[in-house]
Amino acid sequence: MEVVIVQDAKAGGELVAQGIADLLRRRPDALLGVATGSTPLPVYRALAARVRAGTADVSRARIAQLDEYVGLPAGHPESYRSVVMRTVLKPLGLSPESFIGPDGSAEDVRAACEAYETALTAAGGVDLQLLGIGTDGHIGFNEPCSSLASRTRIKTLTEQTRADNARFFDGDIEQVPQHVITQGIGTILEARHLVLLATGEGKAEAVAATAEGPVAAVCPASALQLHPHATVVVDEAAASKLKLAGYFRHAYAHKPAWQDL
Ligand SMILES: N[C@@H]1[C@@H](O)[C@H](O)[C@@H](COP(=O)(O)O)O[C@@H]1O
Repeated sequence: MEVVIVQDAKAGGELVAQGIADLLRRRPDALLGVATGSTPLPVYRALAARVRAGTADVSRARIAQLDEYVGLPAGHPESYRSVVMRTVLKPLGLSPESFIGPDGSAEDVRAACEAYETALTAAGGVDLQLLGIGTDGHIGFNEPCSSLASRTRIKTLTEQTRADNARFFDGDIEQVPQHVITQGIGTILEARHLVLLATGEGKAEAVAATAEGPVAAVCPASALQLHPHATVVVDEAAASKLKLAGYFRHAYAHKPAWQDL
């Protein structure tokens, strides 16, 4: 696992956007796995700025969603599908045809999960999966003690996650669905490159457990240690509990020029 410590959220957004732009130069129709939440927004902004400046070409990129609330009516502004349309596809000028995601409004949730696994495989698998992290160490919506081998399935949110996400629902936890569909940890680990972005002091403990703790289902993000190409990009605040911060800085400062993100 490579841990890159950047100054702030904006610098993290620039770094990851550049990594995506470089990937798209090598593979123009790459399947990009995107995450929701506030953390990845600087990435999408920085990538859109590159598109406007003509330094990134996303025209053939394809977008895959990570997770979704169950039971919100189709088109609900806080459904993750709507959020991805609003924050990723629209600013990048991509059409809905370039998008795949689980159907959180399906009557048969189990069938929707299976259909999404099939769609991911049919699309050739995710080339780069961008991840945020929950304060409890969750990735996607894989809450603590999710199986490290799990596939796309329904999960029940912890009260902590519902409280964290209430800000998107008028601050009202009751409006935050109890259930979600999420790519499983086993599904996520199949992406060719994982990039986890974490910013702010509130994530410092989860980041330390992810990078320096044992691989344990109680911290789902620690599963990244099992992946041959995982990059964790953290700002100074999120890095504040890393014991090996000095080594991570040293390694990044001496990173060979030929090595990509
Ligand atoms: N399912 C999403 C995660 O994919 C995201 O990483 C997390 C953190 O969100 P934020 O980046 O807003 O802290 O929120 C939600 O739970």
